[in-house]
Amino acid sequence: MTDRTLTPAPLALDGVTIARGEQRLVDRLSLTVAPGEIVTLMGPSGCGKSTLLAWVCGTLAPAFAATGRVRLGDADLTALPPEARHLGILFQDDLLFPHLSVGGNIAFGIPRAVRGRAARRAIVEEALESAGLAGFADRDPATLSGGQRARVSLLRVLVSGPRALLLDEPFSKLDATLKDQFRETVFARARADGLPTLLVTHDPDDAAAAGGRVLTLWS
Ligand SMILES: Nc1ncnc2c1ncn2[C@@H]1O[C@H](COP(=O)(O)OP(=O)(O)OP(=O)(O)O)[C@@H](O)[C@H]1O
Repeated sequence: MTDRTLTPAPLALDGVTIARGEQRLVDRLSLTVAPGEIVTLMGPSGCGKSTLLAWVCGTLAPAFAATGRVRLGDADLTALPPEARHLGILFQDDLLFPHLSVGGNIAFGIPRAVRGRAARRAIVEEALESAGLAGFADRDPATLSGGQRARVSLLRVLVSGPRALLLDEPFSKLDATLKDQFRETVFARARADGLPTLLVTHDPDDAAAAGGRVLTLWS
């Protein structure tokens, strides 16, 4: 699913400052996340964690001003529109489209360059199989459990061929068992595919499971 012809590359933030008026939410942050590394971002509510991820994605709200650069390997993403950055993003809510089938939701993530119904269908089937959801393509997402919905949202991201993952509390609404399973699934994919990953969370268990560096932002 992730394009294995591309060499995994580090995600580098370089001298990032994000301000809203006089208030600096992020002040000259530099950080390099290696391929397959999961760096956890923590800090009190409102300190700017989601805002930092939005800046990395290229979706920072106009209320903010930002300086600094973001790079993936040799590629400077800073001036690119969000869709040209090839970043995979998961949020607290799974955000599945209710009017599309499970397969339709996953196919939505497949790049337009992949042509033909059969080719797109094969990618969807392979993705579903890899996540223990074989045979789910024609299901209505409303009929899925929370854990199944979470996996479908992950698959939609993975079929897009992301070069890095940005995770904004994607585990926080799942109950304990599902949370452990889904977290392991996401982390295993990040490591196996060599995706540099930034995880925003309030849960120290997430940070422990990520097992890497923890960066704390203060308000
Ligand atoms: N679109 C926006 N326009 C103006 N201000 C915003 C916008 N989005 C967020 N903010 C403000 O920016 C600050 C940082 O918000 P952000 O959501 O990044 O915090 P956070 O650390 O992710 O918080 P939480 O842990 O509660 O999700 C907050 O004061 C918030 O109210």
